[in-house]
Amino acid sequence: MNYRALITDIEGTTSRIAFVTEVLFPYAAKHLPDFIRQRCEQAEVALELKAVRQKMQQPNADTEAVIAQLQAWIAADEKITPLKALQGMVWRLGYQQGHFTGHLYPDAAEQLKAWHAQGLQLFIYSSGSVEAQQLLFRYSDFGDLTPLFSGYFDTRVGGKKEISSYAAILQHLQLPPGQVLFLSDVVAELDAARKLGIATCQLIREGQPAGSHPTAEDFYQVNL
Ligand SMILES: CSCCC(=O)C(=O)COP(=O)(O)O
Ligand SMILES: [Mg+2]
Repeated sequence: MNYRALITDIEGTTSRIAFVTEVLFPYAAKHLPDFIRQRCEQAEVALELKAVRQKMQQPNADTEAVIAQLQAWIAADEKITPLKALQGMVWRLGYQQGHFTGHLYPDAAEQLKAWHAQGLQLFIYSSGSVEAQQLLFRYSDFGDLTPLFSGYFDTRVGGKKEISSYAAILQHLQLPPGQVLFLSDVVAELDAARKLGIATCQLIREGQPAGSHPTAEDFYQVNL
């Protein structure tokens, strides 16, 4: 095996894009307004609402204005950290109440287990909050897969198309870039990682155009 650590994206890589766009995002859009109205005084919610108001540059925006802003960000698929944190809190209730389970492609579940058993350290890097990532794998269709993972990264390290995000992740891993493999379906994310010397592989799950990275149609084809 050429690598000590593997970092994987979620949407379009371990999991079908439609699970995020047709299950998770609509669920958050439906439940976020009442969630915020009922819990805006709770510390974890209040902290994120404060960050939303900062991002809006409207420190005195009322709750309904904040909700409208969040709905606009959801509709535009904006990867804004406090939105992602709030979505994660809403999804927590959805998973706990059994409204959905965490979808993974079967090959992803199987290979993540096999790679972990072979001693590869596994990490997630997604725009979804760390909590959202952990929930997806804890309540996955294949049972609780969280014991497989050594760590999780979200937009708090930066955007997924920014080179500096991968530098921060490497700093955390304390590994040379050549010993790390990054899996994603999005060429711009792979480009950013490769600029630092991280090995890359593009998942072509739904026939999208390939870039200049090695490709795999599923996790069985990923070359370690
Ligand atoms: C953790 S599942 C929700 C994923 C999400 O919110 C999202 O925006 C997708 O981001 P990704 O970086 O996995 O493409
Ligand atoms: Mg993706």
